[in-house]
Amino acid sequence: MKLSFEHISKLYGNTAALQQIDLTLGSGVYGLLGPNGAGKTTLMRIMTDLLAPSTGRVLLNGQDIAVMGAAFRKKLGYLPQDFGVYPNFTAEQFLLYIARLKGLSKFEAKRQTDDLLHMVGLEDKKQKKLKGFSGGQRQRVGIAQALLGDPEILVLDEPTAGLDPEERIRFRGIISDLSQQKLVLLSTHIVSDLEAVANEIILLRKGVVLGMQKPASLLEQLNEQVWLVTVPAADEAALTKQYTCSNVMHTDGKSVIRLLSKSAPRPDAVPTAPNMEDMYLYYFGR
Ligand SMILES: Nc1ncnc2c1ncn2[C@@H]1O[C@H](COP(=O)(O)OP(=O)(O)OP(=O)(O)O)[C@@H](O)[C@H]1O
Repeated sequence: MKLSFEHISKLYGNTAALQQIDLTLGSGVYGLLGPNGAGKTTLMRIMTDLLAPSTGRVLLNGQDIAVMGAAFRKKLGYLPQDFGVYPNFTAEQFLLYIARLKGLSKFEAKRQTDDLLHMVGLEDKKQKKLKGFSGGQRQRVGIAQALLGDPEILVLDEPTAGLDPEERIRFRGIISDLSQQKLVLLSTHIVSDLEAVANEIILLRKGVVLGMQKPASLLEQLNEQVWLVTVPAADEAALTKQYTCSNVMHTDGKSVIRLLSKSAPRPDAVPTAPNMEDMYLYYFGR
């Protein structure tokens, strides 16, 4: 499978939400990472054929998705950011309903609904009305509905928003279990969610793709650029003003500051292994 974005731009009035995006994706899990307003939702809506780009086109195996229309949408599962549910439906009723809208037979709709409720851990809540669900449970229903019909392409807009740590771990398990034959694109600004699941990370800032790389190589680039500096608490402000800091810990009147710098910020600075939050600040921090 090959999905290509060719010279995609999107203008909202004078705002350029996306600028000349050229990307080719195959099977695997892609994380779309960028701060608020970077253009993640816009890119995903264009990829799902819900929004027309101002210029450019999206091709699936060489075919324009706008021309493929329904044939493309059949291959697609989508969890929108503002996933609304029918409050008076039970989880099971809702999934059966979406399955039928997706064209599944009654038998197949029931089979997949049962499987997916099990997969997202909501089997015992299937008779419960959605209005009584927590944010995390609702999000799991959203992930299940995106998976109905076993789509080849899965687009998840902030799927981990509102999930607690345990639910995040469960979500990672679900994504990792999905066949590697699928193309999964998920957006987030929670970097730790990507390290474990994404094969590639697409960095998006102000509508421009800064690059697409494996998590490990993004981290590698920061080797010898992340430092721990221990200073009296009174000196903390000067350092945090001068450098991009990813963490400050306070112990015994001292501050242990984790900061980014191309060279040792002080002779006593200790280099430390970069993590994904450092990487995020490196690309998107001040
Ligand atoms: N319908 C719209 N009309 C006008 N401007 C819009 C519209 N939708 C998005 N924008 C603007 O386009 C830019 C990209 O927005 P988009 O929602 O794609 O970003 P995002 O990365 O998904 O942000 P977030 O993480 O906050 O969801 C922003 O500047 C936003 O204000």
